[in-house]
Amino acid sequence: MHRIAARRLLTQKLCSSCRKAAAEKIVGFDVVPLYRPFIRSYSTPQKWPSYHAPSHITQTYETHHDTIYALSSAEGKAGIAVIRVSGPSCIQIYHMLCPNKKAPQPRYATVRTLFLPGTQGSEILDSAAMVLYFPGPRTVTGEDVLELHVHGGSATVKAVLSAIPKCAGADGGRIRYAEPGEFTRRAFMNDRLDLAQVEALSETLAAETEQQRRAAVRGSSGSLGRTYEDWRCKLLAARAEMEALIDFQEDQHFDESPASLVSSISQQIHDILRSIKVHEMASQRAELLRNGIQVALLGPPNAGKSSFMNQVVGREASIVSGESGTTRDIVEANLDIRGYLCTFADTAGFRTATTTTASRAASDDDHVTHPHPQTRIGVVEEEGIRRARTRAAQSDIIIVLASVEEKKEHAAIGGQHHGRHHYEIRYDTETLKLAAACPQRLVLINKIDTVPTPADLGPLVRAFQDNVLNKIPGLEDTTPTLISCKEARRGDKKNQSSDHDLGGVRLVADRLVLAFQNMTELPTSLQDLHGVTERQRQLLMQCRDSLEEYVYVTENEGGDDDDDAAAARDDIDLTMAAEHLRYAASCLGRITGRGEAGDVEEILGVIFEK
Ligand SMILES: Nc1nc2c(ncn2[C@@H]2O[C@H](COP(=O)(O)OP(=O)(O)OP(=O)(O)O)[C@@H](O)[C@H]2O)c(=O)[nH]1
Repeated sequence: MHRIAARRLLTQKLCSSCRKAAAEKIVGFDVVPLYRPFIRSYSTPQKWPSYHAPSHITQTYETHHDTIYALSSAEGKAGIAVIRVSGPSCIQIYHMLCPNKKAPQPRYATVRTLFLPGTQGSEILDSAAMVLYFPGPRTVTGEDVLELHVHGGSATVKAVLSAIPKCAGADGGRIRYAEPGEFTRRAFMNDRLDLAQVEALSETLAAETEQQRRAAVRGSSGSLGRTYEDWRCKLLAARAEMEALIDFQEDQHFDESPASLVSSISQQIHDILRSIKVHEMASQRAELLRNGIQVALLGPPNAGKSSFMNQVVGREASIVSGESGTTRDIVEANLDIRGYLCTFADTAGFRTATTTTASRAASDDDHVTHPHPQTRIGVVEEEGIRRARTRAAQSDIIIVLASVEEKKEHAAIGGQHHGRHHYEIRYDTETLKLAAACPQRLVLINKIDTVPTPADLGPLVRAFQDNVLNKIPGLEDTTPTLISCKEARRGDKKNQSSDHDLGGVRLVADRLVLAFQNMTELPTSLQDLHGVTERQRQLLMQCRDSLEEYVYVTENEGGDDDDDAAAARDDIDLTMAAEHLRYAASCLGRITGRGEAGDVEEILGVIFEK
């Protein structure tokens, strides 16, 4: 029995220490020495180069003995260009490019003249190039690496690049230009990076904003991969115990019952489940940083939505990329607001505007609803508003604009006509209700410059709060931010000092950034979780589903009262429970690239195509 159990364990894709730990737990310490040679043979580098990596990875990767090279710095004219070479022919290449020079000292920078191979040092490719040699395996790819820092003119770079493949010589190795991502792929194959780190690297290269960079850096530490691998090993060890119990339940030497085994495993499973939920939550926050925060601008026509967006773009943000919406009615701009990537969507004005004035009482009848006077709503516009509603529902933050409007009233006093100015706040109730349904929102009142004195403005704003906002569930505590895009524009023209917030746009940006922080921040102890990607989150969800199934099978199928439950626990469907553990572990394996046969190549395809 022990031999079969141990053999089963030893063929699991566990690292040797976990296999050994599991073996000790099941079959007893005395049996392990019997299998020690077997463990060793699986963990020797020749047979299993990285003992974590399933052997099929190394088998399918047939070309890994080629030496590869590529321009690692950006294309185009530059002071210096870096050419990286990785593989067994690095030293050969060095000697061909730098004839009659002694071997490079590992990890020391040396200045060398590079010559065209085969010209016996008569034709110079580049003078005063810097050469660095890193012997494997403690290098970026896990192989020997040679770096040539040459002058960055395109002719020099081209000449050196075309000289490298001519260096193939006595060692017989093939030298070829690297495929996209091949250096990183080799780093993965040689266990220098796990897949979570590869993804973090891809995020680092793609980062356009400060917050994206910070999230990517947090994901590159390798701690995520180590955590998932730790969970996976625990699940596999638990599964191995279950399978041993399935096979040898009848054996008189096997004194563990299903109930005692399940209860010893349960605590671990619940701990992993709790942690997975935290990782899922963190990944949603990380996604906001990575993909950008969706901000929708809503309000009645002419409230100043476009003017506000232009002000934000011009004063507080740099445009990452701008694009016209596919519809006539949504205009999008990707902005970097103080390090946060966000997509602003300017939407069609909602055509049913309502006004409130300071003098009106707090009764619904006192609000006047005006269909916008310009036109009747056409089909295209209706579609625009429908799309604005959809967009609002998908947004992370809604900014609703209302505006102060001036009205002239004519009155006949003593036989003479007098024009009287009066002010009202124009808003759209539907847009406010949409904002109330969104977890993060800002309400702005624009065009405050229209009102001659702050004394006139105060009662208007109070009336708007009391009569409108306080009556919409969810907006009761909302304090509107007062802005004037016109004043802000004037400030820009006058080139006002940057700390002068003319028009109040900076205050809005402050509030937005505060909202961004609330939506994305994680406690210091969890900041590495900003590196959890969407792909990883999907796999974590699948892992969680399986573990919940496991919990259901092992804990809930026992009936309602305690006696039933205790009886049923000894009647647990261990085969099913073990299968749930196997699937959960395979999901974790797919995150780090330690998946089962067949999985890993598919994952590599998805990740390296980026
Ligand atoms: N007095 C004043 N006028 C403003 C202010 N902001 C915008 N306006 C004017 O209001 C009018 C409408 O501004 P837009 O920015 O086009 O308003 P909108 O909400 O995008 O309008 P639609 O695209 O029709 O929905 C323009 O004439 C602006 O110049 C402001 O702060 N003060």
